[in-house]
Amino acid sequence: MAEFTRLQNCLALIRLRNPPVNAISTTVARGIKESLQKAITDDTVKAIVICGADGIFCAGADIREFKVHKTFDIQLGDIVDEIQRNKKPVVAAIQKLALGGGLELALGCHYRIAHAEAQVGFPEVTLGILPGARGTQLLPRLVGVPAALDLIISGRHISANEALKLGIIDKIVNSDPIEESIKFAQRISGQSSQELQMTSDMVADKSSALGPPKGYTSKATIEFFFYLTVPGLCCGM
Ligand SMILES: CCCCCCCC/C=C\C/C=C/C(=O)SCCNC(=O)CCNC(=O)[C@H](O)C(C)(C)COP(=O)(O)OP(=O)(O)OC[C@H]1O[C@@H](n2cnc3c(N)ncnc32)[C@H](O)[C@@H]1OP(=O)(O)O
Repeated sequence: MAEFTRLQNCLALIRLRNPPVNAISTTVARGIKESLQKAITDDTVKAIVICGADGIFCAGADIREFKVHKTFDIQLGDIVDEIQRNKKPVVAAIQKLALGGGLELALGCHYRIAHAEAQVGFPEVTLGILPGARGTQLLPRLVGVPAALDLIISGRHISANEALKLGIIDKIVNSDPIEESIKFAQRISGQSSQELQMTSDMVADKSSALGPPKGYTSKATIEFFFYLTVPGLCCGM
């Protein structure tokens, strides 16, 4: 599930809860979507923080559900789009892990604050899939194409420090990233929504040279990844 809490000072907190690693199941995805709707439509909410329960952000899609369903009636990519379309700033508070769909959710947010011990990564390649919830668009827009390809193709987890250097996260803290994100969200929610909107529009314009922010990867990219990841296709076997 995802818990919605209305905090003091015009903030909303959305907390993913699905032990042991807060993986995104259909229930969690629905919970995030509903919580976002509440936060977006509540005029008294000025900024939103997304975090995970029990000291961990999110280890990606709930792989237990992959075994049960082939298709899903809710798409994480739509949730990421909703976060980006909305005019209120959204901060991801990353404890321990942000992997796969968890990292895509964080990349959809406007700011990412992580604990120094946290790790992030796209392990999809190890499952023979792609980061299909905007990760292939959002990551290169932040770190450039070569670094994004390296992370997506290798599937490796990187430290918060490396992620900060690359530009994936905005700030590292040694204290509780949820508390830090709340303080930060409080600070920026004091700015006028017009200023925030102008800033995010300018950033979107600047990075549009890397292609459209939304939508899926090109057919050529998908074929390239499958060539690398599907046994028997590589080396023409
Ligand atoms: C499928 C539902 C669809 C809903 C709607 C759409 C959402 C999906 C959106 C987009 C697609 C996204 C795709 C992805 O995210 S693919 C990536 C998925 N994630 C992973 O592959 C991570 C796999 N896990 C790991 O690498 C490691 O387990 C770890 C680094 C998270 C933790 O390692 P470690 O500390 O060594 O502990 P364990 O390996 O022993 O794991 C602990 C415990 O946690 C369970 N677990 C780990 N990952 C997941 C997971 N992704 N889903 C469910 N459960 C997970 C693991 O099984 C252990 O459980 P236990 O044996 O019961 O203790």
